Amino acid sequence: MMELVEPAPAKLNLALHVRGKLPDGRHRIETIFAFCTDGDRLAVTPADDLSLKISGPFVSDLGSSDENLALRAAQALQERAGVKGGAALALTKNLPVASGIGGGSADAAATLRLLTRLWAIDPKHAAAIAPTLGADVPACLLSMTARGDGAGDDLQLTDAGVSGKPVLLINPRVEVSTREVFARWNGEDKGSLDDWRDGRNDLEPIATAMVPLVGAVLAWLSVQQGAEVVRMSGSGATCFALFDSEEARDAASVAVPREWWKLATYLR
Ligand SMILES: C[C@](O)(CO)[C@H](O)COP(=O)(O)OP(=O)(O)OC[C@H]1O[C@@H](n2ccc(N)nc2=O)[C@H](O)[C@@H]1O
Ligand SMILES: Nc1ncnc2c1ncn2[C@@H]1O[C@H](COP(=O)(O)OP(=O)(O)OP(=O)(O)O)[C@@H](O)[C@H]1O
Repeated sequence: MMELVEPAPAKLNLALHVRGKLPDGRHRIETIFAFCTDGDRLAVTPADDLSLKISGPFVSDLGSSDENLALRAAQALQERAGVKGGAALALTKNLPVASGIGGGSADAAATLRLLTRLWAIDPKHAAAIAPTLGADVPACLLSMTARGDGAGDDLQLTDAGVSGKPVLLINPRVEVSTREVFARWNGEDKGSLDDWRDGRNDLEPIATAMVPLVGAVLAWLSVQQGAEVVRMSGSGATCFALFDSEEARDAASVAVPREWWKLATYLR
């Protein structure tokens, strides 16, 4: 049985500045996307129909497979490229759901890459569908460090200088709605994103007000030895710290309170 596999790397926003509103009601942002060496996993075998089977630690936090972004990506690609056959998809859900690290977007993007290979179709179809599935999906399709403008889907590859960097992700196990966080933005434009290290995540104070545990995670990460940059990713609630060494990252990782989800990984 032929099986193809694609990683669905966890996404981080190294910085995220909200600059204003777009005509379609979404927000104009400036962000630096980076990706981790760990994440979810998609596998596929040829089949007559499209189907999705989900396993892994966060399977119970997802609704029915029919509404899964991975399956919706597959359906859209099949339709657009006029593919006759189907595919049996298998998702291993390792990343917490609605957590600011692009889980659903990464899964949709990995599905597009996987089916482009399986069906041997032009990659232009995947690129055209990606922005219709979510603002983060084009970045996840690349899964390479990039600057995002517009709704976050106007991309330019960049070198943030942190490839291979040890990173620790912590989520306090509270789901956060991206739509709700953006809706609470107060309209204050605090300025352009130049150097991401001096930047910020403008959604961080909003998510912290909604979920005070985000503040607790940020405070916890900030006092860890060797932590260089500590910030929230996306609309939260996952926060991350970049470390000056693998040893420092690992020492922090073993000390993470047991009730929080953690991932000790590297930037791609
Ligand atoms: C916060 C980020 O993750 C940062 O990368 C993204 O901007 C959000 O990307 P995403 O999860 O793919 O979000 P989508 O599924 O496209 O949008 C969810 C909701 O977030 C809001 N949204 C999203 C992107 C954007 N630039 N402005 C917005 O206001 C909209 O209310 C939208 O209905
Ligand atoms: N494959 C999937 N993985 C996770 N969530 C999914 C998936 N398919 C659909 N969803 C739905 O999408 C919503 C957002 O989940 P997701 O994990 O993509 O958010 P996120 O990590 O905050 O993403 P982002 O960082 O792009 O804002 C959830 O409420 C979930 O029910």
